[in-house]
Amino acid sequence: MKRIVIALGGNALGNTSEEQLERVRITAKAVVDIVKAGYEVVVCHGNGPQVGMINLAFEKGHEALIVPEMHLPECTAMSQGYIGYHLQQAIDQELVKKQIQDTVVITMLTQVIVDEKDPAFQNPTKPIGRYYDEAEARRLMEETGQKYAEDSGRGYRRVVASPKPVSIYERISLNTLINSHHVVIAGGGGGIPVVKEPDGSYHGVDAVVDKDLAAEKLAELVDADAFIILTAVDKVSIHFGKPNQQDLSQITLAQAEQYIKEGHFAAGSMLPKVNAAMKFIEQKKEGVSIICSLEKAAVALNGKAGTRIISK
Ligand SMILES: Nc1ncnc2c1ncn2[C@@H]1O[C@H](COP(=O)(O)OP(=O)(O)O)[C@@H](O)[C@H]1O
Ligand SMILES: NC(=O)OP(=O)(O)O
Repeated sequence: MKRIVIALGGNALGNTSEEQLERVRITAKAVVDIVKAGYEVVVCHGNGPQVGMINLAFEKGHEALIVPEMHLPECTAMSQGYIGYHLQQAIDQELVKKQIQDTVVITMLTQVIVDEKDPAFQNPTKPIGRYYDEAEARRLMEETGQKYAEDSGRGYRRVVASPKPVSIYERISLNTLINSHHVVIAGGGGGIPVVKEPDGSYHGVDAVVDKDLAAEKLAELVDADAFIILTAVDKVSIHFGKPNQQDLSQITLAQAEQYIKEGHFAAGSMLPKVNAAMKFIEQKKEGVSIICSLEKAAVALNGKAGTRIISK
């Protein structure tokens, strides 16, 4: 059986609990279509809006002296439960509807191991939470000492440290579950970032890991045959959003490097996806690495949609 890791972008989840319940039904269809196509599936979802929302809710509650402070690793852990619960139910319902038996969906609380010396800790770049206008962002920066930055032309968001994933603590358990044909939701929100102590134990650190990079790390660790990043656009483009936009069906690693140098992929949005898709192919040359829209996932696996990243 072939094995795939699916990275789910923000449009797979929506922003509120109600929106999320609505969106995960559509997401579940895409996931189960891939199960039906004969793949063992690992799903890795984002949490940018959700982890920011949870963190902000606790911050406001703490200011009002009604709840304790809640740090980012705990907020990511909560987001894994909140999103995993909705996704797990929706995928299960879709499996029942499509009469796929003996497949259990499970959400695995996942810790991603990062390097405490990662320079990303000194340079916050990961956007989380809601969008603000520039004036609001400036006021919040002064009032809270938090960092805010423009996010790919969509407004200002809080930015936090985003170290690179080095490994996944639960990698062996994860493989056991996939081997027994579970659909596993893992690495949610990029995983809960942890660092190793000298005594061999782990503790959480204040950061949010990029889910596309964490999903790629998962794909390596479960020896996936395919890695697919589902987002809001059908294909990766050059000259994105300009009159001469050109959608790409296939790019080699060398072409991707060149397009990155030419600045075609926005730093907070498409660039980490292209980097993750490239990294997968660099370590598994005969693997399949695709970026496409949620709706076209199954078709893209048949080579009829999306952008495929190939070694050469
Ligand atoms: N070169 C590009 N080609 C296609 N989309 C791009 C490009 N540069 C930026 N984008 C934008 O990046 C978005 C995907 O990033 P983002 O919304 O952050 O991802 P996610 O789906 O993980 O939330 C696309 O929907 C598109 O608006
Ligand atoms: N953790 C993470 O990368 O989330 P988003 O994809 O929602 O930004």
